[in-house]
Amino acid sequence: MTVAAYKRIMLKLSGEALMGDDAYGINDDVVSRIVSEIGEVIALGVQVGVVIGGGNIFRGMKGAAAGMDRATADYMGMLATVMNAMALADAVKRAGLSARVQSALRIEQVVEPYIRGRAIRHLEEGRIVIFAAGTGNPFFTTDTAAALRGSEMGAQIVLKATKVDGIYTADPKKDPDAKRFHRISFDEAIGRNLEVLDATAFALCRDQKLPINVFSIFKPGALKRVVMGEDEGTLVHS
Ligand SMILES: Nc1ncnc2c1ncn2[C@@H]1O[C@H](COP(=O)(O)OP(=O)(O)OP(=O)(O)O)[C@@H](O)[C@H]1O
Ligand SMILES: O=c1ccn([C@@H]2O[C@H](COP(=O)(O)O)[C@@H](O)[C@H]2O)c(=O)[nH]1
Repeated sequence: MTVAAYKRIMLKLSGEALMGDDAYGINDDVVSRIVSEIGEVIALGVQVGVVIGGGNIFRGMKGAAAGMDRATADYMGMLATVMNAMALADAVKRAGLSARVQSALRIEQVVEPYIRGRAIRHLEEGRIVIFAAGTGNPFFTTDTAAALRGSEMGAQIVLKATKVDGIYTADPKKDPDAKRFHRISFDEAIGRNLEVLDATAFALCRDQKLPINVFSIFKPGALKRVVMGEDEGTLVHS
């Protein structure tokens, strides 16, 4: 029997990656593929929480740079993540799996509010819990929401599925000579000011001794390999 390395994971999905090759929004093929990969780890008996980003629709920093009030722009960013969460939950249900969306902002006609005990119960029942609206607070990101919900849910690892295949010495999109780490400590990642995750998320995971694995959302099978404890992406450890 195949045994996963983790019983409960918190998966952070890049919002921007949901666009695929489109200029904006959510690409159905990309979402379906991600859902089928999540289905493979659910089939291993792994409990899966998901925090989804909003970069494919709106980012607060971008709104602020264009002159908007930063907090207002951040609330818009959080609402963008609710739309992504709903699209993902819909795709999960179409694939015959079970999902619940819980939002950190109250929007009860649309999705459940975030209630920790209820979220844990959903996970125990084998439902995928999709945590929407980030932390519910402006000036944060969905990376920090993944660290926070991962800690609250008692997840054994935070998995960041993103546009690059790991953590590099510098942003590989800007520096072709950047080298990928197989493993890196929290202290080194924070000390080097690596921008692949925000510093708040790194610090919270370090304090909670919650490891992080960063891997490519575009690489088929990568999620399962990480869940099986295989060498994939970059592991951030205490
Ligand atoms: N040292 C680094 N190693 C790897 N990636 C880096 C590094 N520094 C910056 N990056 C950039 O960080 C990006 C991932 O973080 P980003 O916040 O942009 O995306 P995300 O959190 O996956 O998506 P979203 O915010 O849309 O949910 C990568 O695409 C990469 O270009
Ligand atoms: O806790 C949070 C999480 C997110 N935001 C805002 O949402 C957007 C989209 O999230 P990404 O992590 O960038 O994908 C983000 O830019 C913030 O504006 C937030 O305010 N609080």
